[in-house]
Amino acid sequence: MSKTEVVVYANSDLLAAAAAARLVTRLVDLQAAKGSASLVLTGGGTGIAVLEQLRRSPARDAVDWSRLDLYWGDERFVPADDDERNERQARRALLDHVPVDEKRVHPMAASDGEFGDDPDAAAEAYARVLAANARPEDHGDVPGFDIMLLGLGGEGHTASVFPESPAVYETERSVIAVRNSPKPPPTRISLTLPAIRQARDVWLMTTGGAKADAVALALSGAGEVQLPVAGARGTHRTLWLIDRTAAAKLSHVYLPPTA
Ligand SMILES: O=C(O)[C@H](O)[C@@H](O)[C@H](O)[C@H](O)COP(=O)(O)O
Repeated sequence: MSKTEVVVYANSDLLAAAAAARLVTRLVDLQAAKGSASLVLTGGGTGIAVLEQLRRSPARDAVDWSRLDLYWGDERFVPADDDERNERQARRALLDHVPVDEKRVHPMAASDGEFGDDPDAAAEAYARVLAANARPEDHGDVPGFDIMLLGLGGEGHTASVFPESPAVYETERSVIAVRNSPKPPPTRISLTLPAIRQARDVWLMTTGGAKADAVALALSGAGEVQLPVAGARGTHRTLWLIDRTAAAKLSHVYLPPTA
């Protein structure tokens, strides 16, 4: 049975630093236990801030970056050199500064890549990448990711799965194209909730009062169609890493003293 944990930090900087420290520790432990680890990255301000903190961490190179399988939970379907790309932001924040094995880094296609401006083809191709990296013990076409990092929007989206969108009703495919995204840019590629739920650990990381309602609703049992982030659960653990302002509507968790 998966467990849900909530950790509240005094502010967004502390959240990003603490999440980075957690990530180093968890990746090192996973690699010590089984020789490698798999991590799914997210876009968004908080997700990228965590990678920047990880780059600056003195413990950074305790991670064997060459034995880390890296994926993305979603991507903006824009040209490869567009700063809106989650991959581009992740490389600037961290990946260009550590010795990853590029054969183990799996970005989603860009709109000027091998599939041209066809997000459906790009999504289908990424589903094939996931299937090629799934093992028998994963029982399906999606790897059992060790850690999936996710952000969330004030209206409850996560990755690029938005409330009452076609994506949130998807039960078969692991990766889909998203059009007319309420959050720009409009065209995206995203893992679906069933694919997200293949992860052992799902870490939901967010800050700011604008997210407080979504956080409170997700933790009080809201349905995933209206609040997709409520459906982002790990098979072993769902960890909420939030700051005080995002926790403002939660009554039953410890709120640290203000800094
Ligand atoms: O590509 C994206 O935009 C992200 O995957 C998206 O899901 C993001 O994580 C949330 O919108 C939170 O973004 P902020 O952390 O910037 O609020």
